Amino acid sequence: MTEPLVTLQNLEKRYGHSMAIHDVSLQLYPGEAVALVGMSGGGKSTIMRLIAGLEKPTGGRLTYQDPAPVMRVMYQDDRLLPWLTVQDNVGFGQHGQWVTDLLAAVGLSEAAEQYPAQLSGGQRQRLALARALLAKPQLLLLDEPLGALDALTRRKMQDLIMRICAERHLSSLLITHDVQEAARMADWIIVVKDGTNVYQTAGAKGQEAATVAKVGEDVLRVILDEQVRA
Ligand SMILES: Nc1ncnc2c1ncn2[C@@H]1O[C@H](COP(=O)(O)OP(=O)(O)OP(=O)(O)O)[C@@H](O)[C@H]1O
Repeated sequence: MTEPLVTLQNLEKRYGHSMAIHDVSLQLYPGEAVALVGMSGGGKSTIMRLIAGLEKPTGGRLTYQDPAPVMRVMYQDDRLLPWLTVQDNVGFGQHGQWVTDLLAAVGLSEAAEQYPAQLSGGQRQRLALARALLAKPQLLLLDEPLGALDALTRRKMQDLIMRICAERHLSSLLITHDVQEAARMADWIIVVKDGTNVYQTAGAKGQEAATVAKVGEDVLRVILDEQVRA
């Protein structure tokens, strides 16, 4: 049986007297795409920061596959270095075949010598994705990375991320406020509410638009506490 990359058991994080998350249990398996959705302040980013090792839990258990998976985070603000060219933002001065391949994979070969300020929002996010891929991660942590993009560019980025994850057998954990995006991209959707995971359902990754739409609608109803259609 395949071992999970990451396992959370009754995970808890407090900030002083304030409980950010509690009783969060979930497993991330190799190659799987999981989406965390829910109202603002529910605890999604806290869960991701704990998994990324950026903060320590105050309770419960957080365990990783041995050896620990390489993880990289991608944020909405792309955190590019404006004084470096596109290829240097990816390779930090190394111009090996791997950097060339990464730029080609995200469709930025032509822009290798340009600077971030010369790129469109979609190109900047593609560059941020290439940079996240440099370390050959097994798990991509996607903290609402597409939130600032227009609908068409966003759709293309969704497809690019899905294609790259499939080709490289990468797992992903996506935080999104867009339930349709979650339905479209995820194998599993987890609803986080008041600091804990309250609901899990299959996503509709790779399925037809009508199925994606229904899954997204149903998840929205769960978030809004409305009854889910049979
Ligand atoms: N560094 C911190 N110090 C104190 N409280 C925090 C800290 N980080 C998060 N919290 C609290 O923990 C709770 C969960 O926040 P979190 O950012 O994880 O939610 P979220 O679901 O990611 O929200 P959003 O969708 O708005 O990003 C909130 O009540 C928040 O105020």
